[in-house]
Amino acid sequence: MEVGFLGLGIMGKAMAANLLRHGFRVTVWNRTLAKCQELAALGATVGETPASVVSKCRYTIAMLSDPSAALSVVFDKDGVLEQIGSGKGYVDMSTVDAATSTKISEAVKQKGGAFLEAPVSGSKKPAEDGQLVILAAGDKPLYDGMVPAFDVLGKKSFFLGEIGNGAKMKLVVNMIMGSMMNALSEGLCLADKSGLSPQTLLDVLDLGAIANPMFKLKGPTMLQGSYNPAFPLKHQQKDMRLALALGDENAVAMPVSAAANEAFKKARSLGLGDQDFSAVYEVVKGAGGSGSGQA
Ligand SMILES: NC(=O)C1=CN([C@@H]2O[C@H](COP(=O)(O)OP(=O)(O)OC[C@H]3O[C@@H](n4cnc5c(N)ncnc54)[C@H](OP(=O)(O)O)[C@@H]3O)[C@@H](O)[C@H]2O)C=CC1
Ligand SMILES: O=CCCC(=O)O
Repeated sequence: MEVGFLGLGIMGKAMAANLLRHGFRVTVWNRTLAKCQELAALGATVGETPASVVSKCRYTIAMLSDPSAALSVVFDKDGVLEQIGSGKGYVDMSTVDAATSTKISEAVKQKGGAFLEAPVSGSKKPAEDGQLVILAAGDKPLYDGMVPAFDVLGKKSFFLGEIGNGAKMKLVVNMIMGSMMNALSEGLCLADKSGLSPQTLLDVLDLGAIANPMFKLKGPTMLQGSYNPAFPLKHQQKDMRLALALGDENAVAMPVSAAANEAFKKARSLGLGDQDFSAVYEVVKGAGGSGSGQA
Protein backbone atom coordinates (compact mmCIF):
# COMPACT_ATOMS: atom_id res chain seq x y z
CA MET A 1 0.00 0.00 0.00
CA GLU A 2 1.24 3.49 -0.85
CA VAL A 3 0.55 6.44 1.44
CA GLY A 4 1.52 10.08 1.55
CA PHE A 5 2.56 11.58 4.89
CA LEU A 6 2.47 15.32 5.63
CA GLY A 7 4.15 16.55 8.83
CA LEU A 8 7.27 14.93 10.28
CA GLY A 9 7.31 16.28 13.82
CA ILE A 10 7.71 14.07 16.88
CA MET A 11 4.64 12.00 15.98
CA GLY A 12 4.68 12.13 12.19
CA LYS A 13 8.30 11.02 11.96
CA ALA A 14 7.69 8.01 14.20
CA MET A 15 4.47 7.05 12.41
CA ALA A 16 5.92 7.37 8.90
CA ALA A 17 8.98 5.36 9.94
CA ASN A 18 6.73 2.68 11.35
CA LEU A 19 4.77 2.44 8.08
CA LEU A 20 8.05 2.11 6.15
CA ARG A 21 9.23 -0.63 8.50
CA HIS A 22 6.05 -2.55 7.75
CA GLY A 23 6.53 -2.46 3.99
CA PHE A 24 4.37 0.54 3.08
CA ARG A 25 5.60 2.78 0.29
CA VAL A 26 5.58 6.27 1.82
CA THR A 27 5.96 9.69 0.20
CA VAL A 28 6.71 12.33 2.83
CA TRP A 29 6.52 16.10 2.98
CA ASN A 30 7.39 18.48 5.79
CA ARG A 31 7.29 22.29 5.90
CA THR A 32 10.94 22.25 6.95
CA LEU A 33 12.03 20.03 4.06
CA ALA A 34 15.35 19.06 5.67
CA LYS A 35 13.43 16.89 8.15
CA CYS A 36 12.47 14.60 5.25
CA GLN A 37 16.05 13.35 4.89
CA GLU A 38 15.87 10.99 7.86
CA LEU A 39 12.80 9.34 6.37
CA ALA A 40 14.39 9.27 2.90
CA ALA A 41 17.25 7.29 4.46
CA LEU A 42 14.65 4.74 5.61
CA GLY A 43 13.27 4.41 2.08
CA ALA A 44 10.68 7.19 1.80
CA THR A 45 10.21 9.25 -1.34
CA VAL A 46 10.20 13.00 -0.73
CA GLY A 47 7.42 15.20 -2.13
CA GLU A 48 8.04 18.89 -2.70
CA THR A 49 4.58 20.11 -1.72
CA PRO A 50 1.42 18.70 -0.10
CA ALA A 51 -0.22 18.89 -3.54
CA SER A 52 2.51 16.79 -5.15
CA VAL A 53 2.17 14.13 -2.44
CA VAL A 54 -1.61 13.96 -2.90
CA SER A 55 -1.20 13.78 -6.67
CA LYS A 56 1.05 10.72 -6.27
CA CYS A 57 -0.80 8.83 -3.53
CA ARG A 58 -4.30 7.43 -3.24
CA TYR A 59 -4.23 7.96 0.55
CA THR A 60 -2.52 10.88 2.30
CA ILE A 61 -2.12 11.19 6.08
CA ALA A 62 -1.39 14.47 7.88
CA MET A 63 0.04 14.92 11.40
CA LEU A 64 0.35 18.67 12.00
CA SER A 65 0.67 20.87 15.05
CA ASP A 66 -2.66 22.68 15.36
CA PRO A 67 -5.76 23.98 13.55
CA SER A 68 -3.88 26.74 11.76
CA ALA A 69 -1.27 24.29 10.39
CA ALA A 70 -3.97 21.78 9.41
CA LEU A 71 -5.87 24.47 7.47
CA SER A 72 -2.77 25.92 5.87
CA VAL A 73 -1.62 22.58 4.45
CA VAL A 74 -5.03 22.04 2.85
CA PHE A 75 -6.07 25.49 1.68
CA ASP A 76 -2.84 27.37 0.91
CA LYS A 77 -0.99 27.43 -2.41
CA ASP A 78 0.38 23.98 -3.34
CA GLY A 79 -1.93 22.53 -0.70
CA VAL A 80 -3.93 19.32 -0.55
CA LEU A 81 -7.02 20.81 -2.22
CA GLU A 82 -5.16 21.42 -5.46
CA GLN A 83 -4.85 17.67 -6.14
CA ILE A 84 -7.51 15.94 -4.05
CA GLY A 85 -10.37 14.47 -6.04
CA SER A 86 -12.34 11.38 -6.88
CA GLY A 87 -10.68 8.14 -5.76
CA LYS A 88 -8.36 9.89 -3.29
CA GLY A 89 -8.57 9.99 0.51
CA TYR A 90 -7.20 12.52 2.98
CA VAL A 91 -6.75 11.49 6.62
CA ASP A 92 -5.93 14.17 9.18
CA MET A 93 -4.54 12.64 12.38
CA SER A 94 -3.63 15.99 13.99
CA THR A 95 -5.41 17.09 17.17
CA VAL A 96 -7.76 19.89 16.11
CA ASP A 97 -11.26 21.06 16.96
CA ALA A 98 -14.41 19.83 15.22
CA ALA A 99 -14.87 23.13 13.34
CA THR A 100 -11.44 22.83 11.71
CA SER A 101 -12.07 19.23 10.78
CA THR A 102 -15.50 20.05 9.35
CA LYS A 103 -14.09 22.86 7.23
CA ILE A 104 -11.47 20.53 5.76
CA SER A 105 -13.99 17.73 5.26
CA GLU A 106 -16.41 19.96 3.34
CA ALA A 107 -13.68 21.32 1.07
CA VAL A 108 -12.27 17.85 0.32
CA LYS A 109 -15.72 16.45 -0.37
CA GLN A 110 -16.56 19.37 -2.66
CA LYS A 111 -13.57 18.34 -4.77
CA GLY A 112 -14.86 14.77 -4.94
CA GLY A 113 -12.36 13.36 -2.43
CA ALA A 114 -12.97 11.47 0.83
CA PHE A 115 -11.99 12.73 4.28
CA LEU A 116 -11.40 11.09 7.63
CA GLU A 117 -10.30 12.71 10.90
CA ALA A 118 -8.27 10.28 12.97
CA PRO A 119 -6.54 11.89 15.98
CA VAL A 120 -4.64 9.56 18.27
CA SER A 121 -4.10 8.83 21.93
CA GLY A 122 -0.57 7.81 22.79
CA SER A 123 2.68 9.70 22.50
CA LYS A 124 6.12 9.31 20.92
CA LYS A 125 6.89 5.78 22.17
CA PRO A 126 3.48 4.29 21.27
CA ALA A 127 3.88 5.98 17.85
CA GLU A 128 7.26 4.28 17.42
CA ASP A 129 5.86 0.95 18.57
CA GLY A 130 2.56 1.04 16.64
CA GLN A 131 0.56 1.20 19.87
CA LEU A 132 -1.55 4.30 19.29
CA VAL A 133 -5.31 4.46 19.87
CA ILE A 134 -6.98 5.85 16.75
CA LEU A 135 -10.15 7.93 17.10
CA ALA A 136 -11.55 8.10 13.58
CA ALA A 137 -14.69 9.70 12.19
CA GLY A 138 -16.01 10.73 8.80
CA ASP A 139 -15.98 8.73 5.58
CA LYS A 140 -16.54 5.05 6.45
CA PRO A 141 -15.29 3.58 3.14
CA LEU A 142 -12.07 5.57 3.62
CA TYR A 143 -11.81 4.25 7.17
CA ASP A 144 -12.15 0.72 5.82
CA GLY A 145 -9.45 1.43 3.25
CA MET A 146 -7.14 2.74 5.95
CA VAL A 147 -7.45 -0.28 8.25
CA PRO A 148 -4.17 -1.89 7.04
CA ALA A 149 -2.31 1.34 7.90
CA PHE A 150 -4.21 1.84 11.18
CA ASP A 151 -3.36 -1.74 12.15
CA VAL A 152 0.33 -0.85 11.85
CA LEU A 153 0.05 2.53 13.57
CA GLY A 154 -2.21 1.55 16.43
CA LYS A 155 -3.27 -1.14 18.87
CA LYS A 156 -6.96 -0.22 18.49
CA SER A 157 -9.04 1.92 16.14
CA PHE A 158 -12.46 3.35 16.90
CA PHE A 159 -14.83 4.55 14.17
CA LEU A 160 -16.93 7.19 15.92
CA GLY A 161 -19.38 8.21 13.19
CA GLU A 162 -19.81 11.71 11.82
CA ILE A 163 -17.02 14.24 11.35
CA GLY A 164 -16.21 16.05 14.57
CA ASN A 165 -16.71 13.06 16.86
CA GLY A 166 -13.06 11.98 16.60
CA ALA A 167 -11.84 15.52 17.29
CA LYS A 168 -14.18 15.90 20.25
CA MET A 169 -13.25 12.53 21.76
CA LYS A 170 -9.57 13.40 21.50
CA LEU A 171 -10.09 16.78 23.18
CA VAL A 172 -12.07 15.25 26.04
CA VAL A 173 -9.31 12.67 26.60
CA ASN A 174 -6.56 15.29 26.57
CA MET A 175 -8.54 17.64 28.81
CA ILE A 176 -8.62 14.86 31.41
CA MET A 177 -4.92 14.14 30.87
CA GLY A 178 -3.91 17.79 31.32
CA SER A 179 -5.93 18.08 34.51
CA MET A 180 -4.37 14.87 35.84
CA MET A 181 -0.89 16.19 35.08
CA ASN A 182 -1.64 19.27 37.17
CA ALA A 183 -3.04 17.16 40.01
CA LEU A 184 0.09 14.99 39.97
CA SER A 185 2.29 18.12 40.02
CA GLU A 186 0.41 19.53 43.00
CA GLY A 187 0.60 16.20 44.78
CA LEU A 188 4.38 15.96 44.30
CA CYS A 189 4.78 19.51 45.63
CA LEU A 190 2.51 18.89 48.58
CA ALA A 191 4.35 15.69 49.49
CA ASP A 192 7.70 17.47 49.29
CA LYS A 193 6.67 20.60 51.23
CA SER A 194 4.99 18.58 53.95
CA GLY A 195 8.09 16.51 54.58
CA LEU A 196 7.24 13.39 52.60
CA SER A 197 9.31 11.73 49.91
CA PRO A 198 7.81 12.49 46.44
CA GLN A 199 9.35 9.22 45.19
CA THR A 200 7.50 7.31 47.92
CA LEU A 201 4.32 9.10 46.85
CA LEU A 202 4.87 7.77 43.30
CA ASP A 203 5.40 4.28 44.70
CA VAL A 204 2.18 4.50 46.71
CA LEU A 205 0.18 5.87 43.76
CA ASP A 206 1.44 3.08 41.53
CA LEU A 207 0.00 0.43 43.82
CA GLY A 208 -3.44 1.93 44.27
CA ALA A 209 -6.69 2.65 42.44
CA ILE A 210 -5.32 5.69 40.58
CA ALA A 211 -2.20 3.99 39.21
CA ASN A 212 -1.80 4.84 35.53
CA PRO A 213 0.89 4.69 32.82
CA MET A 214 1.25 8.49 32.72
CA PHE A 215 2.10 8.88 36.42
CA LYS A 216 4.45 5.90 36.16
CA LEU A 217 6.26 7.26 33.09
CA LYS A 218 6.34 10.98 33.87
CA GLY A 219 6.61 11.00 37.68
CA PRO A 220 10.28 9.92 37.90
CA THR A 221 11.43 12.29 35.13
CA MET A 222 9.55 15.18 36.74
CA LEU A 223 11.41 14.54 39.98
CA GLN A 224 14.65 14.76 38.00
CA GLY A 225 13.51 18.04 36.37
CA SER A 226 13.91 16.35 32.97
CA TYR A 227 11.40 17.45 30.32
CA ASN A 228 12.70 16.07 27.03
CA PRO A 229 9.59 16.56 24.87
CA ALA A 230 7.46 13.57 23.94
CA PHE A 231 4.27 15.64 24.02
CA PRO A 232 5.18 19.34 23.78
CA LEU A 233 3.54 21.51 26.42
CA LYS A 234 2.36 24.04 23.80
CA HIS A 235 0.25 21.28 22.21
CA GLN A 236 -1.24 20.24 25.55
CA GLN A 237 -2.21 23.87 26.19
CA LYS A 238 -3.76 24.04 22.70
CA ASP A 239 -5.81 20.95 23.55
CA MET A 240 -6.96 22.42 26.89
CA ARG A 241 -7.98 25.62 25.08
CA LEU A 242 -9.93 23.71 22.42
CA ALA A 243 -11.55 21.46 25.05
CA LEU A 244 -12.61 24.49 27.08
CA ALA A 245 -14.17 25.98 23.92
CA LEU A 246 -16.07 22.70 23.49
CA GLY A 247 -17.22 23.09 27.10
CA ASP A 248 -18.39 26.64 26.30
CA GLU A 249 -20.38 25.42 23.30
CA ASN A 250 -22.09 22.78 25.41
CA ALA A 251 -22.51 24.84 28.61
CA VAL A 252 -20.38 22.39 30.60
CA ALA A 253 -18.68 23.97 33.60
CA MET A 254 -15.04 22.83 33.73
CA PRO A 255 -13.35 24.70 36.61
CA VAL A 256 -10.68 22.02 37.07
CA SER A 257 -9.69 22.11 33.40
CA ALA A 258 -9.78 25.92 33.35
CA ALA A 259 -7.31 26.02 36.26
CA ALA A 260 -5.09 23.44 34.55
CA ASN A 261 -5.16 25.52 31.36
CA GLU A 262 -3.97 28.56 33.32
CA ALA A 263 -0.98 26.59 34.59
CA PHE A 264 -0.09 25.47 31.04
CA LYS A 265 -0.48 29.04 29.78
CA LYS A 266 1.82 30.25 32.54
CA ALA A 267 4.35 27.58 31.58
CA ARG A 268 4.25 28.77 27.97
CA SER A 269 4.80 32.36 29.08
CA LEU A 270 7.91 31.17 30.91
CA GLY A 271 9.31 29.65 27.72
CA LEU A 272 8.45 26.04 28.50
CA GLY A 273 6.20 25.48 25.45
CA ASP A 274 8.65 23.24 23.62
CA GLN A 275 9.40 21.14 26.71
CA ASP A 276 7.35 18.08 27.60
CA PHE A 277 3.92 18.91 29.01
CA SER A 278 5.06 17.51 32.38
CA ALA A 279 7.15 20.72 32.70
CA VAL A 280 4.00 22.31 34.09
CA TYR A 281 5.44 20.91 37.34
CA GLU A 282 7.90 23.81 37.28
CA VAL A 283 5.00 26.28 37.39
CA VAL A 284 3.27 24.41 40.17
CA LYS A 285 6.53 24.35 42.13
CA GLY A 286 6.72 28.10 41.58
CA ALA A 287 10.21 27.81 40.15
CA GLY A 288 9.39 29.03 36.63
CA GLY A 289 11.42 28.28 33.51
CA SER A 290 14.73 29.52 32.31
CA GLY A 291 13.57 31.02 29.00
CA SER A 292 11.27 33.91 28.22
CA GLY A 293 9.96 33.12 24.71
CA GLN A 294 6.35 32.67 23.65
CA ALA A 295 6.43 29.07 22.47
N1 LIG B 1 3.58 14.47 20.71
C1 LIG B 1 2.57 13.74 21.21
O1 LIG B 1 2.71 13.01 22.20
C2 LIG B 1 1.22 13.75 20.57
C3 LIG B 1 0.83 14.75 19.70
N2 LIG B 1 -0.43 14.72 19.16
C4 LIG B 1 -0.87 15.75 18.23
O2 LIG B 1 -0.25 15.45 16.98
C5 LIG B 1 0.07 16.65 16.29
C6 LIG B 1 1.57 16.68 16.01
O3 LIG B 1 2.23 16.62 17.25
P1 LIG B 1 3.84 16.54 17.35
O4 LIG B 1 4.37 15.66 16.29
O5 LIG B 1 4.14 16.25 18.76
O6 LIG B 1 4.21 18.05 17.03
P2 LIG B 1 5.57 18.69 16.54
O7 LIG B 1 5.54 20.09 17.08
O8 LIG B 1 6.73 17.83 16.85
O9 LIG B 1 5.40 18.73 14.95
C7 LIG B 1 4.49 19.59 14.35
C8 LIG B 1 4.47 19.39 12.85
O10 LIG B 1 3.57 20.35 12.26
C9 LIG B 1 4.28 21.07 11.25
N3 LIG B 1 3.75 22.42 11.13
C10 LIG B 1 3.55 23.33 12.11
N4 LIG B 1 3.02 24.45 11.60
C11 LIG B 1 2.88 24.26 10.27
C12 LIG B 1 2.37 25.04 9.20
N5 LIG B 1 1.89 26.27 9.40
N6 LIG B 1 2.38 24.51 7.97
C13 LIG B 1 2.84 23.26 7.76
N7 LIG B 1 3.34 22.47 8.71
C14 LIG B 1 3.34 22.96 9.96
C15 LIG B 1 5.73 21.05 11.71
O11 LIG B 1 6.57 21.36 10.63
P3 LIG B 1 8.06 21.94 10.88
O12 LIG B 1 8.92 20.74 11.11
O13 LIG B 1 8.39 22.67 9.64
O14 LIG B 1 8.00 22.84 12.09
C16 LIG B 1 5.83 19.61 12.17
O15 LIG B 1 5.94 18.73 11.09
C17 LIG B 1 -0.44 17.79 17.18
O16 LIG B 1 -1.73 18.13 16.77
C18 LIG B 1 -0.45 17.17 18.56
O17 LIG B 1 -1.38 17.80 19.43
C19 LIG B 1 -1.30 13.68 19.40
C20 LIG B 1 -0.94 12.66 20.22
C21 LIG B 1 0.32 12.64 20.91
O1 LIG C 1 -2.06 14.26 22.50
C1 LIG C 1 -1.17 13.68 23.14
C2 LIG C 1 -1.49 12.55 23.96
C3 LIG C 1 -0.32 11.95 24.65
C4 LIG C 1 -0.71 10.63 25.26
O2 LIG C 1 -1.81 10.13 25.01
O3 LIG C 1 0.15 10.07 25.96
